[in-house]
Amino acid sequence: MTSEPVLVAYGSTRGGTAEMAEWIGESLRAAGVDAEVRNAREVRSLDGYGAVVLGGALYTGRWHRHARRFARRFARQMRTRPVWLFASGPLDDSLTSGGPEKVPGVKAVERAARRVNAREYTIFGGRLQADAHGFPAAAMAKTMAGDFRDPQHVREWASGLAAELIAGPR
Ligand SMILES: Cc1cc2nc3c(=O)[nH]c(=O)nc-3n(C[C@H](O)[C@H](O)[C@H](O)COP(=O)(O)O)c2cc1C
Repeated sequence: MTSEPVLVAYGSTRGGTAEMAEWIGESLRAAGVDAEVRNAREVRSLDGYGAVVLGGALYTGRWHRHARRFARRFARQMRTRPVWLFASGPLDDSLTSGGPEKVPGVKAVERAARRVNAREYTIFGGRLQADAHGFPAAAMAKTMAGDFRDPQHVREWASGLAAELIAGPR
């Protein structure tokens, strides 16, 4: 296993995805893997990181711009490290009843996964708070507010990554 920390980077507008990144960081550390959680916008280099988890919210069929930019900017370095991607989006239970294929924005995450040679990408439920500000979020919140994130599921996913890292190179 690499002794260098895992970077957990996120693109988040309203804090829901940022909190998921913290859950992932906690879960990795609980499994004995060093991890640092950072806003993707603030990362200047991947030097010193042994692996990367990159997450972003889905907005209007696109992956969060800070996650997209991160994947473009660091594509070359990401391809030489174990990388996992995640997105947070659906404001309903569609993911538990069906697969992620129909989630608006999943194609963008799939493209990024190919670009950076990610081991896996996954889509988690999202969160929209009832008091969300901004257009069109405030209007959407009138009918779609809710928290469809599942902390246990996210933590279990992260434990799986830790197990892969501890097992060593593929
Ligand atoms: C304006 C707007 C557009 C959205 N578009 C999508 C979308 O295309 N696909 C999706 O799955 N979720 C969509 N969502 C749900 C968000 O992805 C979800 O609220 C997410 O958890 C927000 O993350 P954040 O709190 O980190 O910004 C949208 C939400 C808003 C407010």
